[in-house]
Amino acid sequence: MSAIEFKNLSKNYGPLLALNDINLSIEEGEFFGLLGPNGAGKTTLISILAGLCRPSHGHVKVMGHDVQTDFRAARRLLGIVPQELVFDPFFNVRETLKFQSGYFGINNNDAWIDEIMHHLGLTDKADKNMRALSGGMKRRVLVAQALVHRPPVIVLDEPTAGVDVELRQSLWKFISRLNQEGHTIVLTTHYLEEAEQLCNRIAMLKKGQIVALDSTANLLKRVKNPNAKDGDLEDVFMQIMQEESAS
Ligand SMILES: Nc1ncnc2c1ncn2[C@@H]1O[C@H](COP(=O)(O)OP(=O)(O)OP(=O)(O)O)[C@@H](O)[C@H]1O
Repeated sequence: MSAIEFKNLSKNYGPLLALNDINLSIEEGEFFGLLGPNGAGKTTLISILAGLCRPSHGHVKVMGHDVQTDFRAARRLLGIVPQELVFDPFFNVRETLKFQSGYFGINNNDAWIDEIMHHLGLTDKADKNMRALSGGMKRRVLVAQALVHRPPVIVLDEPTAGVDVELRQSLWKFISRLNQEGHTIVLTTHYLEEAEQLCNRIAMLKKGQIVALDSTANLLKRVKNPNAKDGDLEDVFMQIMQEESAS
């Protein structure tokens, strides 16, 4: 069974075709990268996966559960770290995480909440009010929130945008550990060196279509520019995006 399956998925926003017949299966245990320039459709794809936005055509399944017709089961299997920082400013960090656990019907989650906070460097911020946290700290809480119900599939939409080196390193260490333990990870990022290091397979999106889908190792072999550094994903990305513009 695939962890995530997108089948004939399209999304229109009025006349704009933001996703154009996406077919993609992400297998259990993969560390999968979803790359593309601004406006390619990455967030739209994740919003449909999260049940926040309805597809115009097609369907999406999470571990076999349709995100529309079987929403509760699908949502429970997913941990989503959204791009935008949205919080209830009246809760502190621990309360935010307890509240999120309650949303999934989980009580007595303190040991796991403590462990997540420890790995994300949030322990000393546990009693701080959300509105008093810096942007980077808020992003750590977003990651923690996505993990409270121990979802087997974790989707991170640009989790390292605007965060410092220390968090990046601790975040990737923790996420890689979760991947080694069997969690499926899907990552969107504009930091291509992160995708290169972490992802075993990558899809590149442009104008709502998948223009490349391969293992990271195979993608790195595609570089044609003789002046490019050997095996640099940024060069491969630029090359694929230009080929698509030319065609
Ligand atoms: N709610 C909306 N209404 C109308 N158009 C939208 C809406 N959301 C996204 N779009 C458009 O759909 C296209 C895809 O946007 P999306 O946010 O999915 O891209 P993205 O790949 O996530 O981009 P970025 O890297 O900038 O986050 C863009 O042209 C965007 O302007």
